[in-house]
Parts: sequence; C-alpha cells; structure tokens
Amino acid sequence: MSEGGKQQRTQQKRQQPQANLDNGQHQASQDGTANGASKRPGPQATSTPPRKKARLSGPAPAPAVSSIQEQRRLLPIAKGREALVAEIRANEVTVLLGETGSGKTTQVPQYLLEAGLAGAAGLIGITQPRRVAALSLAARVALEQGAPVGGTVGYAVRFDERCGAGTRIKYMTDGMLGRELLGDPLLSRYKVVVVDEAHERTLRTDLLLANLKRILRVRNGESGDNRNPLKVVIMSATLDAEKFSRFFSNAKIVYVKGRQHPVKIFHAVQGQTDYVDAALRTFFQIHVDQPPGDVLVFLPGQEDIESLDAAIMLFARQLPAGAPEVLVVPMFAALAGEKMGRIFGATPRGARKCILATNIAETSITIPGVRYVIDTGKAKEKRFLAGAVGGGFDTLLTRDIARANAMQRAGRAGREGPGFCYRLYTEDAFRAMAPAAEPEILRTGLAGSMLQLLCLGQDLQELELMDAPDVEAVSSALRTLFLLGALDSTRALTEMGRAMAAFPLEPPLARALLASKELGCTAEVLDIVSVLAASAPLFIDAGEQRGASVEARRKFVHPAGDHLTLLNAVHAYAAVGGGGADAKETEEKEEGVGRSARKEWARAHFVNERVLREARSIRAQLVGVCAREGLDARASVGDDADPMLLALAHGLAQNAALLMPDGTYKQVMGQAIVKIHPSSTMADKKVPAIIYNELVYTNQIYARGVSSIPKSFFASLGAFNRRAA
Ligand SMILES: Nc1ncnc2c1ncn2[C@@H]1O[C@H](COP(=O)(O)OP(=O)(O)OP(=O)(O)O)[C@@H](O)[C@H]1O
Repeated sequence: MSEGGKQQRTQQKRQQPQANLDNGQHQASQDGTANGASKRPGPQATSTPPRKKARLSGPAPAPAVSSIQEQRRLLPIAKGREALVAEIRANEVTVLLGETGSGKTTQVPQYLLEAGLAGAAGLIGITQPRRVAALSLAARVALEQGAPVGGTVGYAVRFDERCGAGTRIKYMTDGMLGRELLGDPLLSRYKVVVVDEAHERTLRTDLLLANLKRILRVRNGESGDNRNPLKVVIMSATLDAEKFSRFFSNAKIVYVKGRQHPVKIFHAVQGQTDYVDAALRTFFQIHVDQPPGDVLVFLPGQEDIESLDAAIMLFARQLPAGAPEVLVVPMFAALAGEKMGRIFGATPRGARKCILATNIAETSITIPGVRYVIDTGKAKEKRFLAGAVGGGFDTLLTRDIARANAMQRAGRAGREGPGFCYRLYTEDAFRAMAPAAEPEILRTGLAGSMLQLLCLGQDLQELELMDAPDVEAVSSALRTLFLLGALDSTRALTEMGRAMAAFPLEPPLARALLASKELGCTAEVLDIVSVLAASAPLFIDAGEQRGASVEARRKFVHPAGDHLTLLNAVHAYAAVGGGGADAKETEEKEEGVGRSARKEWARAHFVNERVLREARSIRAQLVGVCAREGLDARASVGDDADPMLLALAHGLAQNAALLMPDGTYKQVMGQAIVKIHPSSTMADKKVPAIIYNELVYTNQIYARGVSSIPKSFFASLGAFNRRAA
C-alpha cells in the first residue's frame, strides 16, 4: 500500500474512538538493557478506549535525593572515580564503556577537571552527535558546578555558542569541534577531548576521530614534541569497544559497572503493522494503569509525531472528568528554545507529560520525570544514493532501528528511578536487528566534509578512517565541488572553495551567497539561505487543511517559484514586527504585542515561526562571516528577481532540469526524470527550466524547493562551462 493510502487509513481509524484496540499486548522480558525484576505486567490492551478512571497514584518514584551533590555521589561511576581518573591519566586514549545513565557524560569531564588533567587553563571538550544533547548537558553540568552556563561549563553548537574566558568544560557538537580544526589544526587549547556516543558513527565523529589520531601523533610525541599532550576518551554505552581500541593502536578499554536504576523491558507479543496506533494504545494503557511518571515515545519523524499528538488529544478528551491531564510535547530537531523548556521543565502536579520525540532524544540526554519509554523501533534515515540516476541524491526513508539504538532508547527511562520500556516489536524482532547502525560515512553525501578537509590540507581518500567511504560517493562529492568552482581541474582548492568553507553552510548555499556579491543581492540571498539552512521547512505541511494553507499563503506566491515565495514570506513576517534584516531591532520587539502578533500571523499563514526565528539567528551569524569575506550584507536589488535567481542558480547548478516535450523534467547534469513535489508552488506549472534545492525519493523522484529560471542563465553559469571543459 502506498504511504499516502496507509496514512489515510490510519487517520480514518483514529477518528473512531471505539476502534478495536486488541492487538497491543506486551510481554516482559530481559535483555541486555534490563535488569529489573518487576512482576508488574506490561500494559494490556483493551477492546475499547480507556474508560475507567485513570489514576496517578501508586508507588512513588525513587526517593528524592536531597542535593545535587548527593545525586552525583550515588551514580555508579562515582564508585570507580579514582581508578577511572588513574586510567585516563596513564593512557593517551581510553575507550570507556558503561551502562546508560551510569554517569559518563556528566561526570567524566568534571572528574578530569577536578583531577587537574586540563592543567591550569586548558579545555576539556566533549562532543555530542546532536545539539540538543550539548545544550542540555551544559545546563545540567553547569548546575552541578554551581555556575551559570558560559562560566566553567559552556557549549558550542552551530549558530550558537556560550563560552567565556573561564570556560573549562565545553559541550559541543562533533561538527563544531571539526570546524575548530580550521583555525587550530592541532586543537591546541584542548587538553582532553571526549568523544561521546561514538557508537553513532556520525560522519563528523568519524572525521574527528581520524583527526584526533593525527593530532595525537604530533602532540604526543612521535615527532619529539611532547609539550602539550592531548588525551582522548571515547565513550558510549553501546560500543564495539574492540574496534575503537584497535583504531587507536589497542587503546585501553575501561568498563564502568552497574546502572543506578533498573529498566524493565516489555516486548510486543506480535508484530505491529501500524506503529502510531500501537503507540497510542500503549500510551493510554500506561496512563490508565500505571503509576505516575512521564512517557517518552520514539517515532521516526515530525509527521508521525503530529499524527500521534492529534490522536492522543482526541482520546484524552474522552477520559472521565477528573482524570489526570495529558500534556503532549513534541520534540524534534527544529524546536526553538522555549519549546525545549516545556520538554525539560517540570510537569504540572497531577498531569502526565507525553513527549513525542524523534531519535534526537535517543542518546545522552536525561529528561527529568520520564519513567516510561515507548519504542516504535523505527527511525528516519538519510541515505545518499551516489550511483543513482541523476548523479546522486538524498533519500529519507523510515527504517528499522539497530539494537544499539533500541538499548539507548530504553536507557532514557530509569534515570531518576526504576523505569519501563515498551517495545512495539517482538523480542525476536529485537534479536534480528543489526547490532549497530551503519556508519554515516558509508551512506551520506560528502561534499561539505570534503571541502572542510581540503581547507585543512587533507584528502578524504588519504585520511586514516575507521571505515573508508564508497568510491562513488567520493567521486560524486569531488564532482560537486568542481562544478561549484571550489576545486580546479587538478583537484586543488580554489579561492572560491576557501571562501565557501568559511560559511557554516552546505557548499551549494555557500556558493549562492558568494555569487550574490557580484549580483548585488546579498541581502535577499542571505534571507533565503538562512531559511534553507534552518532545521525544518518554513511552510508547514497542513495535511488535511492543505486547501486552507494554499489559500492563506497565496499572497506570498511569487511567479518565479518557491525561493522567492519564501523570501516574500520572510519580508511579510518582518513587516508584522520581527524576523527581518535587523536582528537588534527585532530583539527589542521580541516581547509583548509584537511577539504575539507574529505568532498569530505565522499560525494563520501555516508558516513555521520557529524556523523564521532560527533563520534570523543564522542570518545574524552569516552577516558576520560576510563582513570577513568582503560581502556587503545590505546590498539589495529590491524586487528584481533575476539577480537573485541567478545567484541561487550558481549554487544549485547541479540541481537544474529542463522541460521535456512530454511535460516531465529531465536533469541537465544527470539522467533522472524528476517530478515537481506537490508541496511546491510550481507543482502544476510547466516552465522551460527549473532549479531545485533537493531531490527526494519516496515512490518516485521529486524535486523540492523549485524555482523557474530563464534558459539563458545556463550560458553564464560557470558549472556548465566547467562541465564542458
Ligand atoms: N538534566 C538532568 N536532570 C536530572 N538528572 C540528571 C540530568 N542529567 C543527568 N542526570 C542524572 O545523572 C545521571 C547520569 O547521566 P549521564 O548523562 O552522565 O549518564 P551517561 O552514563 O552518560 O548516560 P548515557 O549513556 O545515556 O548518555 C542520569 O541517569 C540522571 O540520574
């Protein structure tokens, strides 16, 4: 059945509260992550929605621990503190394996600082694959240190940094530390680098590991220079420790024993065909039958989160009067700060919070109050098809998770007291899962990373990596960089390439921005790329209200397509009182009437306001880079569309397609036949030539983020001349 058909069917089903809910039984089992001995059965599904009075009484969660310092002392890792510090002191590289929640991420950096391993003024950097983890961990550890964030403990994530002169412990994304290599190739300010959640094997972690190996060689003395040695600690709860140890010349492996609180695991008795429905049933079984505690549900993506959110609210309204309130809180990468506050903030008395999250909540973080985890066993995975028709494109498909992910998910329960994890898949399915996710370097586009490496004088193919990337993915990245003008025909980095790398943007967007210099439209292109670099689409996919959303947005629609439509929306938002070019002015209007008017405006136009606000902060940072790179951020062409489209086309030259006589579009630099995505303002238009932000493959190849360009542009795009060369 098609995705759309399935969606429709589930929606129909969820709109009938009396639907049969009788296939959600779970059985308790033990696996590597569970050492609880609870006799409490898993939630038993009923044949009707919950009717009986829900209760939020029962055994209290773990006894409150009086002080934060006492909590620290009770963590399993605390018992081995001295021995652990001694091992790290004695070894250049330590691989540290310990159960989820044992205290690795929050405690190890503090132990090392307190033991003097960072010297008098050196830094301890702790990398995380995800920004939300870096932000929340910095907040927690700052609290434990009794100092504000930006004091002893700070953080650095893309487009946001809070560190001061006195910062000694820095939580950061793996990508940020990678960027620091550009200015400081030996990471000389760091005495210790802790690579946390290394099992995730993100591309950035892998590149960082390769660089750390290089840096160790230089700083730790093969060349005799041992004045500023570096220590590296690799950590995870679910790691192939031997592999990491081998990579670092048989590094010492240290195990932290024990976990603070048990997590009891329940598996579904039979496989679930509709995981959103199964999650809905399981949530209400918990809500009705189980003692207090918040619930964390893992789902693949935003669409499922929104669908489950609506379904839970529908059922919650049917609970008897006086039943505990249900508070649904979505959690995905694109959330703005104030929403994060709702996730991590205290649940009101008598209510039960239900956090609906993607895998951004899977590792490292502690969400206070969460006692129950529901795991659908699914995640969205981005995969770059390098050898595909069309020269490669990203796919974003829902897939089964790996065992390591399942164990990490279970580990989000049981952090403040005993926890429970309900897997919506069978124990056999769990055992059949791959042990760990495939390293990202084997499945992702490499152009951006390759450009950064070239700026460091490194060649991806010569780097000593844990797993070497696919040859086709490497040549696809090289081709992209060459067509964008970042490389010359000898594969050497050009001035343009260096300038592109200065921007924390994917190469095509950086190229478009640089092209705006000559064309005098930097102000407009900044507006556009800032939105495209944000972590979610600007326009909300309104689902059933699609008709209404199209109508509401009609006034922004630009005949040239999605990019200028997006620009119109940014300008319209600015006119309501925020989001425009002048960040300072908008900050002043942040409070009060302006703020609520903007929110209302965004809601009425089905525009994602947090994206606009995120884009505004991205823009402010890009303006800083523009100044350094000699671009005038105020240069504007007003309403003149052509210069803006031409600048964009410089970045998206590889993403161009021409109209064929049969009404389809065919790539200019590839063989693929593409369709314009139905969400595009260009969906029903037939224009001679288009550029697009990306191709996505669902059941066919769709171009998303589409603009019409004059065919005459092709003559002036360097990429086409280069292709011919
Ligand atoms: N924000 C927080 N609020 C309350 N308790 C917290 C918070 N962060 C951490 N803790 C407590 O500290 C414990 C250890 O957390 P930490 O992140 O250091 O563990 P970890 O071993 O790194 O786990 P993981 O492998 O899951 O990342 C948690 O189980 C929890 O009890």
